[in-house]
Amino acid sequence: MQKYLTLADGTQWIGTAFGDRSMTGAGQIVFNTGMTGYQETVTDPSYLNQLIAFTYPLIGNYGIDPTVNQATTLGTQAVIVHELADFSDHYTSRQTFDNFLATHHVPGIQGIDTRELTIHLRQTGTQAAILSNQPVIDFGATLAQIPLKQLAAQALPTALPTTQQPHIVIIDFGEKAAITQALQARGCQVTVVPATSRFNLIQAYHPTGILLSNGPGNPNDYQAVSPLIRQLAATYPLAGICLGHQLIAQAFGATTYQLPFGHHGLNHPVQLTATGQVIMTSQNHDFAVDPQSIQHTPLQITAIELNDGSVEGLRLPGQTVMSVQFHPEAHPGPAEAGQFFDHFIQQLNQPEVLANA
Ligand SMILES: NC(=O)CC[C@H](N)C(=O)O
Repeated sequence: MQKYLTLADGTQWIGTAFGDRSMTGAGQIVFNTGMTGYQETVTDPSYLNQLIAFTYPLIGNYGIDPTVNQATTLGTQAVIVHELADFSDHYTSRQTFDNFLATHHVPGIQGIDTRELTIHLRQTGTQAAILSNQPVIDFGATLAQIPLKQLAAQALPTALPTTQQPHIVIIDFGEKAAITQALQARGCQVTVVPATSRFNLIQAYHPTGILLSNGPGNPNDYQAVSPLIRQLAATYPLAGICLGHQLIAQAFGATTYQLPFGHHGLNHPVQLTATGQVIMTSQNHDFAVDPQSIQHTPLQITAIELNDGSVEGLRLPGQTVMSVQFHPEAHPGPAEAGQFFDHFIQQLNQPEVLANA
């Protein structure tokens, strides 16, 4: 069955359907350069309403391991690959990628030169796209007909912490499971609360620290949460990852902008300004904090992306407020940026470090 990928600029690619063959998808098209990790990528809630094109030419070859999903529902609109592996082979695999996408009602297209598509997106910039079963005649009208997805609503947790471990409350804007797991692996108890939670509710969980999660969309759409973030920062050690980082920046007066094309990959070099150390990071974002705007805030830059010089980390001197644009939880990608969690947890336990920060 043929499938049609049409971009807002009128270019069209034709390929073969996989995943949910009858479904259509529409939204912003992004390219992901990861050579592995397709399962973590398509289950990452930050890809809500985006079409993901993988530049790595063979996708699906090690199947689906149910333990590595980053969320239980898939927000991605469509998956675009060059070649879908005909069979998958790995001892942890329980399902093919094709079948997994069909189960979650996500359409796919294969047989696309995704490297040519990526060069095109790099030259023309980020834009909307449609994956359809028929050629698109009227782009705007077809786009309007394809429904947007929503993240599954999170139930409020009822249990309170029962141990002496540090207790981190994660404010959930579309959290990846790997963030909870990274904190638990470092001896923390974790409670995840919806992003709509009020300060009093968060306080009732007696947090040792707060983490603002990753999440989809434009950070400007979340400005209503800025007062809560300032209140949290004044009361608790506060960390932010990706969208959480952008929201901390906004809460303290900085602004964000849309990148010409996003950072979606596993080998983005980032330099930490304090030590000069360069780490390889997993990234998934289309927006970034404007460095000029930071000059007029109390924030300091702690990390820089070495490919394009964009801001990758912030801190608030004198307080434990720290954030990163990249993904220290990895999944997918290299784990060396996990030192961000170590640093945050260390600061929870050493308030005297704070006084000198
Ligand atoms: N992974 C994320 O949290 C992404 C943040 C934001 N949606 C962006 O695209 O920049």
